[in-house]
Amino acid sequence: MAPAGLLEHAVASTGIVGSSQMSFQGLARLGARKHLNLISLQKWDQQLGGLKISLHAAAAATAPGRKNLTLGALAATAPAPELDASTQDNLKRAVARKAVELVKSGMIVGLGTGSTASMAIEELGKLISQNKVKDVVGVATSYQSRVLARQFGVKTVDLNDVNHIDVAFDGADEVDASMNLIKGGGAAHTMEKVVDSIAKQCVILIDQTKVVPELGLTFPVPVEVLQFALSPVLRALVGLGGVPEIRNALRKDGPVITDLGNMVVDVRFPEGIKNPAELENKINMIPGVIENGLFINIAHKVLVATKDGDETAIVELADFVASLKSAKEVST
Ligand SMILES: O=C[C@H](O)[C@H](O)[C@H](O)COP(=O)(O)O
Repeated sequence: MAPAGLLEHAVASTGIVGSSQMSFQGLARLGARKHLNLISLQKWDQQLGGLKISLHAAAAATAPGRKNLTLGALAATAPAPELDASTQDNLKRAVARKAVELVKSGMIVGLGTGSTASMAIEELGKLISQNKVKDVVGVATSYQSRVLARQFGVKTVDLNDVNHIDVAFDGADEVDASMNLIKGGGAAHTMEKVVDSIAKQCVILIDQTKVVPELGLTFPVPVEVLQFALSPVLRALVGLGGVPEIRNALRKDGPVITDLGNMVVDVRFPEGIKNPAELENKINMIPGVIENGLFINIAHKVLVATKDGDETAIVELADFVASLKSAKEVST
């Protein structure tokens, strides 16, 4: 990645601010140290053929990060759910432990991906090792969940070897009051969507920070894209009002390549997503898109781990939303 000073110099010297359109490279320069985080910019710009993205979109892409916006959005209905990392981990553990109580002997279990789903896999492994449930098999949604399943003693089978899934446990990045989700923070949303959507019961496990009044105000929609089709897909996503960013790896130079061998584009919708079902379909209609992270009408149950003072509780989403509304009414 170019050193910070060089990037700042590049932005200043291009005089790009004030023009109504800029190249993808210009956009990347502007946002590189903030949220766009595009590495190997010159390489991408060559490959993408100077994709044009509006300055409005660039400004939106550099909007404040998840935490502030989430808190800001939730403030309309509820007190701010500030949680430190260890509290959040405790909540994830608590909801994972509660969720696996739904597993009965003989069940086929969908194993989601991410930090919360990982805890559910571990808790399921404990139930199996304690003989509390027998003949349970898992269907993994990623390398991560398959490896964890092996580590914690949960036997896995291939999705094509089973004709149903009894219950799937998965995390989410954002959840609205109608149980619509944004997933894919770990780039596993394609396999997750297949598994979650066929589960007789898809149970989403979250802590209270994931509940939002409207999807997309803070978290981008992850889109898995065929490498071959990257440039036209990016243009089409801009056409849908999105601000796309190719996801880069953290401890590898270059882009994230999914378990299925594709790239991931995170698409911000700075005004939020008013009609998630329509957007999910529109994105998936773009040739070259494999799948996107909007999960609409897939979750059957959302369990929310909450913290109030020293009290931890696991509640269903509807009850959590109702408690937010009544807290708001009391405070006004
Ligand atoms: O691709 C990853 C998944 O969709 C995750 O389930 C999602 O990002 C939530 O992850 P976490 O439980 O780590 O917040």
